[in-house]
Amino acid sequence: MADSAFIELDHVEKVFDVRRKTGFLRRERREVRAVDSISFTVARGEMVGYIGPNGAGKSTTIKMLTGILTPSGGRLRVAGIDPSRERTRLARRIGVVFGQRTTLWWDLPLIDSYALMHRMYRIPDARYRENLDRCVELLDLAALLDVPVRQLSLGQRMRGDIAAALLHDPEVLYLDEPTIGLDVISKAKVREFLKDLNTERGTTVLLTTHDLQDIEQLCRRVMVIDHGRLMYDGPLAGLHEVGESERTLVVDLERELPPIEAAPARVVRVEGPRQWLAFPASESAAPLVARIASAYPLVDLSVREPDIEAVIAQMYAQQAERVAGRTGEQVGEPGPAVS
Ligand SMILES: Nc1ncnc2c1ncn2[C@@H]1O[C@H](COP(=O)(O)OP(=O)(O)OP(=O)(O)O)[C@@H](O)[C@H]1O
Repeated sequence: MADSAFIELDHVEKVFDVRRKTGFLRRERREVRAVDSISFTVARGEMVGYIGPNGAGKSTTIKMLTGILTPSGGRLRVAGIDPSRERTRLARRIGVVFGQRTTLWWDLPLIDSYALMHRMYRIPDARYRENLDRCVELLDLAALLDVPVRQLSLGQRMRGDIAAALLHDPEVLYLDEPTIGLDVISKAKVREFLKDLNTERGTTVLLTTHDLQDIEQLCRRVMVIDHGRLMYDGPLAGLHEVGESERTLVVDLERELPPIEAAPARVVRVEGPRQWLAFPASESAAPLVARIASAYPLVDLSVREPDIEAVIAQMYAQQAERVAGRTGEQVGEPGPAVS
């Protein structure tokens, strides 16, 4: 297999059969299409964000990638391996961190959990020592090694979990909400560590998160999933275009003036001599700036990029509108950058 497709999904589906009690003896059977014909590839060494609202299908995808769940359809390969068929063989090559759950032994000191993993994964002694030392240093774990996991704070436990996922030198790391509930300092520490891991070791990382700062700071590429379908796959910057978001021009005038006229930009706020103008993010700011500069007495001017959170919220809203307005056609036509 070519390295360009270290992780490979080809029209992968996962349908759950859900039975619900609707009366004394009646049960209703319903299909939940958690992942709906998703295709993408991730190259070795890439760090990709996988985002979407609650129930979008992110965890289900990760569970299929680890072999915990078997796809209902399509083809899935990680490092050339079919995860659900060869889960144990794949386990030696992947690391998983589920932010909301721990893989550590609750009652044991952290170091004992690591010692157990050393044996479970049959990690060569020198390799284990080297990886442990590195994680202890970079994740600041030295003072925590003898503390039972149950006594660790969430941030400490998360750092402990990340170390546990890396002791066997995985080639790919799946992170499901790795910074959930962490304070600002712990988040920064975890992000810094992941960045180093990716650049120094070339570890492929697939990151699921609700914290868009994780994505902004770590991933150049992002995939957006909703209702089990891939809505966007491309650079983070490109999301602005798909989300049809707006940029803001903040104009400081020499004095208070009536609202600036510069279509397609429109004034959305005025405070004394300062005016805020919204314009489509897909338009170049230069001609607009030139027009305003030639017609108005300017002191200063700046362009504000749209907030990524607002862009994604808008994408979901558009998707919801499409779902509400659909007349039998497929839900959620993908955006222009979908592979
Ligand atoms: N074992 C299961 N049985 C039935 N339905 C399931 C099962 N696991 C997930 N689902 C459903 O599949 C859909 C996708 O769930 P999934 O957990 O993958 O979403 P998610 O994007 O990870 O959400 P969140 O951000 O809330 O963790 C949801 O509608 C969920 O209720």
